[in-house]
Amino acid sequence: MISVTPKVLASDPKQLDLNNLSPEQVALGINNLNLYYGDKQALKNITMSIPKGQVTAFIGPSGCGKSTLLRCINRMNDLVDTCRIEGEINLHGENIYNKHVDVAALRRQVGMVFQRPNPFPKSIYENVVYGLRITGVNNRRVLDDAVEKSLRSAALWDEVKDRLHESALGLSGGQQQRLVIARAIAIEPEVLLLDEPTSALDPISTLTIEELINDLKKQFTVVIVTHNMQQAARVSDQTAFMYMGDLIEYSDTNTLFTAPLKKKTEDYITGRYG
Ligand SMILES: Nc1ncnc2c1ncn2[C@@H]1O[C@H](COP(=O)(O)OP(=O)(O)OP(=O)(O)O)[C@@H](O)[C@H]1O
Repeated sequence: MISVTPKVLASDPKQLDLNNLSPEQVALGINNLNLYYGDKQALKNITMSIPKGQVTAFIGPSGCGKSTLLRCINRMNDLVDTCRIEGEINLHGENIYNKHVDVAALRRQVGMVFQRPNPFPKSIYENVVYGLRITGVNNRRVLDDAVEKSLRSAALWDEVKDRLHESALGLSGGQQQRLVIARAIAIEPEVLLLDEPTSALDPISTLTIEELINDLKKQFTVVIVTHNMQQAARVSDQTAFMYMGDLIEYSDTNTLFTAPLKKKTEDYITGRYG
């Protein structure tokens, strides 16, 4: 039996009514989303609203569709030839799957961090400014400011400020993951997608990233996929439990872990399967 200690919500103690969010409260509106890899349906009619400035976790057993759903939010699944998507994901009231949407621009608004830290083989500085340089920003002062601001926001500045021009590959795994987060936030996205961001890290680095996630939501909407229920309970404001492509239950994190409505959710959080 897994025991999950729900976190005490760090910043915003008031719980949102996820079924009745006002348009101003919604960062992402997912409507009737179906996704197929060839003949296999991996997401089944997912409808949910993801609130702004909060942390939303996707949990569920392996293969339930958590990463697939996350990757829909910045259209990463476009890269999979066999993938077909129906339904909508609305950002600012516009469906990101509309034909005329500029996917590169979408990915600037919706940044992503993966399971394994993937810094480029460049200096720490150049990693952080990478996204700014490709959008044509070259002013040294602007770049310097962005580096400091992003590294501070990623809780890495104090550790690297004296070696900004050294290779990012010389950093520890936990530092590399914070650097990748700094790189993602340097271009000031609205939404930050984290796909199991601590699964390759040791417990201390994991804790540092979890604390960081709590700070990041002051500036960004954060959506995280995690295998780790304790982590979801610690870092998220609301949690979505998925099972075999279905969204089974979506509610504020304390409720989901202490008083789930659905038997499947209860069985999962009490370790009966997974
Ligand atoms: N590129 C792909 N092509 C075909 N099938 C895929 C692809 N990616 C994922 N799938 C399938 O879609 C389903 C959902 O996978 P997904 O990776 O989203 O699950 P998950 O819940 O994130 O799993 P895990 O926790 O193991 O990462 C699985 O059955 C998986 O095999």
